[in-house]
Amino acid sequence: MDAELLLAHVLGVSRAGLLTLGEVPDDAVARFEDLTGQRADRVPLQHLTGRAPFRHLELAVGPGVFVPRPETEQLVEWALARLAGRAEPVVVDLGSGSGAIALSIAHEHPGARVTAVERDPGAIGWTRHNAATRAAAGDTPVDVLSGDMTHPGLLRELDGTVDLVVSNPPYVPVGATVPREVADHDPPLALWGGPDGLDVVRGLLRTAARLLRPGGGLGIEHADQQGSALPALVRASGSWTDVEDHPDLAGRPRYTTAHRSGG
Ligand SMILES: C[S@@+](CC[C@H](N)C(=O)[O-])C[C@H]1O[C@@H](n2cnc3c(N)ncnc32)[C@H](O)[C@@H]1O
Repeated sequence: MDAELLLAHVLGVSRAGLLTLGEVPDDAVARFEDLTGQRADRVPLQHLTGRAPFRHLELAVGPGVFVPRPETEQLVEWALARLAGRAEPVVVDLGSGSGAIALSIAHEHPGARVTAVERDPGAIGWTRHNAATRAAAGDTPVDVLSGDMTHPGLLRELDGTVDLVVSNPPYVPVGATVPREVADHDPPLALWGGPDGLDVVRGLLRTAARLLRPGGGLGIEHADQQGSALPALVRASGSWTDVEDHPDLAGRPRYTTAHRSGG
């Protein structure tokens, strides 16, 4: 499949277009061989094509930014259901990377006032680039903010007013084994979350509790081994009701949701 997608990329056709392909020029063959060689050396497909599909969008990606994963599409589905019926909901995406979550929400819920927060200076250029591309295409513009999701001063002006906080934070426990595509090509700040993988999440929970209005929603992606630990952490932090965990399409525990108490 990856070889087919790389050939389609080289020739500028869709994958289905390969079925009716005529003769392939020599320079395209050489380019294709180069790309399949790199893919065999575990460079991610999306870095070779420069594009990552996510829900209805195609995002620019490359070295320095986390490649968005299909698992995260479910978290966005949940977020959009939460926003249904609200004309201009205030949404914050903590740890935006390519902007996959923030830009999908702006695309699929026009009028949403979305802020994308990213700390990594190497990644935020990609966030800004994709946000500019989507705004130029007519989506509701997303504010991109350089900041640390665990910092107590982040977005103070939104305290108690946010309808929804979503995040796919770094959650891999330090020392875990990950595929070479991930270890060598996803940025370290996107992956590692301390000894139990939940270090950044602890700070995220304090920030989300401060930003959300009473009754506001929280959705956090997690590793499949954290389906009990993350809900337990949310419950223990004391600011939340309706704490639930949800599976991804493969049936593995994938994200935790809750509502800010006090509503
Ligand atoms: C797993 S990636 C998710 C990216 C994107 N939201 C997605 O779902 O594809 C986590 C992102 O959070 C960013 N990040 C890590 N720690 C952060 C922090 N303390 N504050 C803000 N962003 C952070 C990383 O740089 C990375 O872009």
